[in-house]
Amino acid sequence: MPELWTPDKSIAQFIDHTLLKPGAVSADIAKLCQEAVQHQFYSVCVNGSWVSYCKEQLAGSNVAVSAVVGFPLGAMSTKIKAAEADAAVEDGAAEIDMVLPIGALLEGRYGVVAYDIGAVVRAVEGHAIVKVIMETGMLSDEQKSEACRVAEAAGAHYVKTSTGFGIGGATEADIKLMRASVTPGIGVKASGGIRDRDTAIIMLNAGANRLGTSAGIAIVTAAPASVFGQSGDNTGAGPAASTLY
Ligand SMILES: O=C[C@H](O)COP(=O)(O)O
Repeated sequence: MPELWTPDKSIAQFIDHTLLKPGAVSADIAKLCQEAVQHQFYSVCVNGSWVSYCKEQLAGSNVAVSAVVGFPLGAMSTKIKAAEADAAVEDGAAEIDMVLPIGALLEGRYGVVAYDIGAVVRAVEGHAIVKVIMETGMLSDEQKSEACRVAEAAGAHYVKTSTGFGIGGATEADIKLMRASVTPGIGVKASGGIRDRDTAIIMLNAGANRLGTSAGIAIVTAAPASVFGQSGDNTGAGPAASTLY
């Protein structure tokens, strides 16, 4: 069962330190890795082309590499997503963050969604875990719950809220809904717009086992916040960093 955060634990160990901007250059990725080692983040989360470079940068550390797949639209063919995941694992990724086919989900074509997720799970089985991004800002509560159930049945290890490039981001209500929609063996990752320590703690208290954020340094270097260990007024993450669609 994925670990749950409690106030005696470091928040850093629950963070995927994320840099997914298309304009990232080697120096940015190297800095991401250095920061991840320095602050002991759980992983760095990058686009597939950076996985082997991150593995080099992180050699000798215990920081994992997460690679996004079908990112950020989720609209690529299943075959390509599976091949992309396979390539990322070959380059050293231990975790795959895939975007499910959002259009198929919106239409209720759950068999298509299940097939897409299952193909990625099978492509990396035994070598990497799979987190399924559903882009919660585009979905009704019923669609979010259904996406969680389909992802779990298809073999996913985590359900994840948002890409950070779409509509909206992680909210406390969505994390609670997603936690209630999967069994305790499945992780919930909050991502998109988590910019500060208060929001990070709200997500963890709501049941998130992992946070995906490009603001990891601000979160772990902030002074302990007023909502430490409890839920506060801030019920949702801010707007995503950039919106592509
Ligand atoms: O998967 C993680 C997200 O892309 C991070 O989004 P963010 O840049 O809004 O923190």
